[in-house]
Amino acid sequence: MKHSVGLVGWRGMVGSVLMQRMRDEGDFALIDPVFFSTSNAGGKSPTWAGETALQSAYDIDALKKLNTIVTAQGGDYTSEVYPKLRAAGWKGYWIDAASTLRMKDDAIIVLDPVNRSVIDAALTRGVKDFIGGNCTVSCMLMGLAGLFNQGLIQWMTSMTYQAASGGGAQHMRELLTQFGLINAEVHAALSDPASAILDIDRQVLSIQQSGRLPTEQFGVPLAGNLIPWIDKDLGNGMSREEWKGEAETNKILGRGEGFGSTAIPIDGLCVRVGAMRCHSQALTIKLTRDVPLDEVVDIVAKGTQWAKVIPNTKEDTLRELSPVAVTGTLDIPVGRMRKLSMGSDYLGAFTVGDQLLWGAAEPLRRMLRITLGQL
Ligand SMILES: NC(=O)C1=CN([C@@H]2O[C@H](COP(=O)(O)OP(=O)(O)OC[C@H]3O[C@@H](n4cnc5c(N)ncnc54)[C@H](OP(=O)(O)O)[C@@H]3O)[C@@H](O)[C@H]2O)C=CC1
Ligand SMILES: N[C@@H](CC(=O)OP(=O)(O)O)C(=O)O
Repeated sequence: MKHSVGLVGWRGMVGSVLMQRMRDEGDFALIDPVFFSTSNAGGKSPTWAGETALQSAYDIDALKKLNTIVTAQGGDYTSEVYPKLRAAGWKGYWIDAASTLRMKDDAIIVLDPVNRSVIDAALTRGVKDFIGGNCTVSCMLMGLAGLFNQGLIQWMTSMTYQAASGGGAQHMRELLTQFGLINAEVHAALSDPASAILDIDRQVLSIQQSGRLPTEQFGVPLAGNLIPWIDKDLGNGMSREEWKGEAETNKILGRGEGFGSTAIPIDGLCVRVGAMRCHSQALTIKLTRDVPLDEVVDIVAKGTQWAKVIPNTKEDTLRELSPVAVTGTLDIPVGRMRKLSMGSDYLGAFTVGDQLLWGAAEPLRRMLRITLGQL
């Protein structure tokens, strides 16, 4: 008999990418899907899913019947429903995109091309909660798995350039609206080749500072700007997004407190930029030993099937190492690799990843397959 799998959050941005990937990979042939909604119980699931009746995502009795629940509904939903379900004695697999349960002792952060052994050991122990990692962390690990696996990273800084999509669909809309309004403001002057660029620049700054751009999502204009703070203020100078870099990476790798090996220090600044859905990061890596660059490149290339080394030339970088080049693909390009002037055991690198694919949907899809014995 096929496993019954409850799908919650399937029409959201992450959920839609997840549904598309599951359809592309034929995952629906392996399961009996049940579609849930927080807002439209009794409505219809999408045409491609047979237009079955949507069940209430808050109906604990309905959820309890399932072998597995996959949710991309968000942290508030997880906080409300997960404790009630477990309290009601439900023993199924909970596979979740939200950060809520990530650091719980008996939850595993899933990124199977990197931590399959951690996942398998957890399944053997009877662990039932499998949570997708932070998008920046997952994309970075998919690119650098080779170096981590070979014990070559002593410490690392990650300076990020994170896309609007990380905040959600409304953030992407707001960014595009801001771009449009700015363009409209200077359209006439731009069309005139004789106009002075400093006048145009003044007009752009004027609308950016006018309060006329929508900023409900980001708080300030992101178009033509950047925001060097993502997620909550932890009160110690660090943002929560920055904290996740070290905490989640080490948990994914099964390192640090309670794992019998020391945590790798990872820190840096997380910055929101006006890209749409790919997160990029500039990395400074202190190697544990001086490995020749060609060996480093080889190790990175073999780290995961999706890591793609981009030769460190201007031409290759422009063509292949950008959000525009990577969006919609599962590739994780790693480029700009060179030894830094601080010493031959310091490596610089730059990586880009689609934060809705490896950053959100794909690890969940693959974890579902693992629970089905199909990966
Ligand atoms: N955005 C990201 O980059 C990442 C997000 N995540 C996690 O995934 C969660 C979901 O994020 P995301 O997909 O961006 O959230 P969305 O806001 O796109 O979707 C969440 C839910 O909102 C409801 N909804 C209300 N109006 C609409 C609409 N017009 N179109 C689609 N859905 C609508 C849907 O629930 P219903 O059908 O029940 O009404 C949907 O499942 C996040 O809270 C986070 O925990 C994780 C990693 C990255
Ligand atoms: N915080 C990420 C997106 C995200 O949802 O992260 P997390 O899954 O760790 O809450 C960003 O804004 O780019």
